[in-house]
Amino acid sequence: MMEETRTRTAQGLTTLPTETVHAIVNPVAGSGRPARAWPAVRRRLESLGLRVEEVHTTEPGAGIALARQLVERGARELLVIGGDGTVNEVVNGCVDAQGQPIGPVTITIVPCGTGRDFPRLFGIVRPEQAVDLLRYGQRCRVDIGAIRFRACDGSSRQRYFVNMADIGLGAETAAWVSQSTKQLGGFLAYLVGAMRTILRHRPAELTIEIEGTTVFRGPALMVALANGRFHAGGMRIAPMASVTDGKLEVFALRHVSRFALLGSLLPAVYRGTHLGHPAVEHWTARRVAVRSVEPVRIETDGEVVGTTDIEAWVAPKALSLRVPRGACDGSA
Ligand SMILES: Nc1ncnc2c1ncn2[C@@H]1O[C@H](COP(=O)(O)OP(=O)(O)OP(=O)(O)O)[C@@H](O)[C@H]1O
Repeated sequence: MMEETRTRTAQGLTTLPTETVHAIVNPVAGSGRPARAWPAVRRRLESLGLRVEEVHTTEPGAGIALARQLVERGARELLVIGGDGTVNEVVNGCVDAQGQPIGPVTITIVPCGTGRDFPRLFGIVRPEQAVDLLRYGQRCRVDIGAIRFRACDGSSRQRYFVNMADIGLGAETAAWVSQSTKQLGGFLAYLVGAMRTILRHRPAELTIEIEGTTVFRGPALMVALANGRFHAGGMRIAPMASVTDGKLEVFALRHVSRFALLGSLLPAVYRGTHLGHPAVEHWTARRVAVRSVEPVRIETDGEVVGTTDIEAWVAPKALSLRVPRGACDGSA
């Protein structure tokens, strides 16, 4: 038994944690889904003998400081009860400015958000899965993206993203979804948001540099920087993306008519068949810069954080995540 435990630990396979599990709950994620789903999961964990302590986020951004305080006080197991925005905040609290974890902490996601694109990569789609993740899951180190951008007050800021950062059309959609239609549920909320944004959005003059070389200059509707494969409630925007390859997939959408966007590109991106369309450019990069003549909105993991210009890069293996066995590369 001891031998088995040693082997499982060496492979990153875990048994029930012996230390206290600290739950960070965003009560407003997924239009209040945590209140419906989390209490039963907590009761089940406690019935298995786990000690669970719970804190709630009280405002946007609060998850960063909560996670940082918990890890600095010695927390080793964090449960994140919320959506991708909450996971984003917790990860930003757990990683320092150099892309290093501030402590030996592992994050387990209890998916309760609207889009839930990040946990979907690992096949984590139901809140109840947290119980099996803690019992039989596997600890994996995965990449996160880092982005330097212009904040609303004009200062230069750095932030991490776990799944996707995007400039232009996607950020406008995220801004609208976060203020209006979340109760529709992930897929529908983002579909309605994307259609509405497409009808209003104008292209911007952008320059894209990959590893210091200019690869694109001209009008574009959107640039997406993908660590994970899914976006906006299930769009298969980056079918080739891997969270363990140390790289970002970069997409630019050239200026095309609204008719082409709504009629062919939007349906294609849900199927992952948009690559090869003449309006879609794609590069793989360790470092990317996007500059614009006028400021263009950006979002990270579904929340608008600022505007261009941006620089982005990968913080390899900066996040320790508990996932189902065999799902480390996020291709579930
Ligand atoms: N108490 C709170 N009141 C208001 N907003 C909050 C509170 N706590 C956290 N937030 C904010 O709620 C926002 C949405 O959270 P989150 O992204 O986790 O859910 P979601 O948008 O429903 O899911 P997804 O990102 O998966 O689509 C985040 O920007 C977060 O900063």
